Amino acid sequence: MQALLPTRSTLPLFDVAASRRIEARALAHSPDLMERAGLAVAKLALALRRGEGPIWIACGPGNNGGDGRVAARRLSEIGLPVHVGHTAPPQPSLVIDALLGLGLNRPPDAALQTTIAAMQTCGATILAVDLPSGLLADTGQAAGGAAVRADHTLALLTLKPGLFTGEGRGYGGQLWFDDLGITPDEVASADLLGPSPLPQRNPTSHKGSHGQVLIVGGAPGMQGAARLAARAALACGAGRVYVDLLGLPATEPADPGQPELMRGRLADLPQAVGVVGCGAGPTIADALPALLREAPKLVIDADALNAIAADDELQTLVRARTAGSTLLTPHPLEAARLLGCDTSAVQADRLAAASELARRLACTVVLKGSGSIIASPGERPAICASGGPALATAGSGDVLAGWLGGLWAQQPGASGHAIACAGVDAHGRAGEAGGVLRAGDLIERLAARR
Ligand SMILES: NC(=O)C1=CN([C@@H]2O[C@H](COP(=O)(O)OP(=O)(O)OC[C@H]3O[C@@H](n4cnc5c(N)ncnc54)[C@H](O)[C@@H]3O)[C@@H](O)[C@H]2O)[C@@H](O)CC1
Repeated sequence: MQALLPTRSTLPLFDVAASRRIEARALAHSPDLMERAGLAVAKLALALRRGEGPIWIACGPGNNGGDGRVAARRLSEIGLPVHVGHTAPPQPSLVIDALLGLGLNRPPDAALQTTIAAMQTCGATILAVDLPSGLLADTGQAAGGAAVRADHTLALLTLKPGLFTGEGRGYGGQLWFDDLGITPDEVASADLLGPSPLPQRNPTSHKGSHGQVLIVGGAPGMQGAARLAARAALACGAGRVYVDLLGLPATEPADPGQPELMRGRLADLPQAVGVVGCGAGPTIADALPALLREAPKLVIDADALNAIAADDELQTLVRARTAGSTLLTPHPLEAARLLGCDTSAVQADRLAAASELARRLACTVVLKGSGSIIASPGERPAICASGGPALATAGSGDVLAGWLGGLWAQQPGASGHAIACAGVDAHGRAGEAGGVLRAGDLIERLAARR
């Protein structure tokens, strides 16, 4: 058993169907899986229990409840007070939620919701077995809006995507994992991202060795967004960073507070990685056809995404680009506009939404939000487990776009998918802080890890 986050390497995630197949094959040669699962739960319960009161174990009708009953027996065997039932005992020292796991197939009914509410209000730490009851393992949504908000979740046998994206991080609490001694014999449904190595700098290199980035955006009144993206690309190590500030005379400095940045235009920088859309406003639609036809690599964000969503011809140009050369970074509302649906439909199944958008536009998609998804045609989707609420601040998306552009400039041979995985994870890890991070601080934290 191990605490899971932050991840030290990329880990495989298995959806319900794949987990079922792994479980069925494992049971053929290891019929004691439930014993192992219950023992793992009992061990973690021992470590988490606070006080002398009974450990309350709420068991459901299936094997998730079976795990709970094994844990109850194990804990009783060592003399601990245990209460198995759907109502709270006085002053429990821990709650074990073993109501529903992988087998959830409908929203919890009123009786179950009453038990969930009792768990939530009894004041003890909640340990969920495999999944918080009510949380859908594939999507990270609460079925019918009702699920246990656990303090800890011990995932068993496999890690499920729903623990890491959508609302999953909010329901799972601190995550633990026990593979029950089984090596999965299935292709993973998705990857949980681990850290990627940063581009190496050769001792004999010069600024020309580290590529060029061209930021296109920053309409009047919104230049800060383009400048944040530019500063992030510079901090990432791009050799030269240029800014095309829409509507600002070319004689004006790119960024008075960052003299390393230069003004530039697509026509003069045919090799630069384009980062397009940060604070761009609707006029970006005029610049997009040339950028989509000519820029060798593009990171497309914000207003550029909205322009593409509103224009079939721009969508055709996106699809016509070389495979692996285009990276879109929508938040859920932008993704919904591109897909022609509403935000709740995107959030209901983030993996599916990102994969569908990647398929439709033939490019890499970073669907931002808790548990960002990276999806590309022909690649296994990835979920970013790093990051947190400190990133929910103005400008953090501009910093991500710039950082991705900076990474790509230094690794021109990498696909959009590889750049997105590396950059999104680095951005998330740098954003793991208490309170709120200003976007400028986020750049400093990213640079410090460089
Ligand atoms: N089979 C085994 O040996 C193992 C089982 N494991 C455990 O088994 C779990 C999966 O077991 P199951 O497939 O039995 O599924 P669950 O125990 O999650 O639930 C299935 C049962 O709950 C009912 N149900 C579903 N949604 C409900 C709702 N909203 N309200 C009320 N009842 C509802 C179903 O009709 C079914 O009877 C995993 O999550 C894990 O905890 C793991 O420990 C691995 C080993």
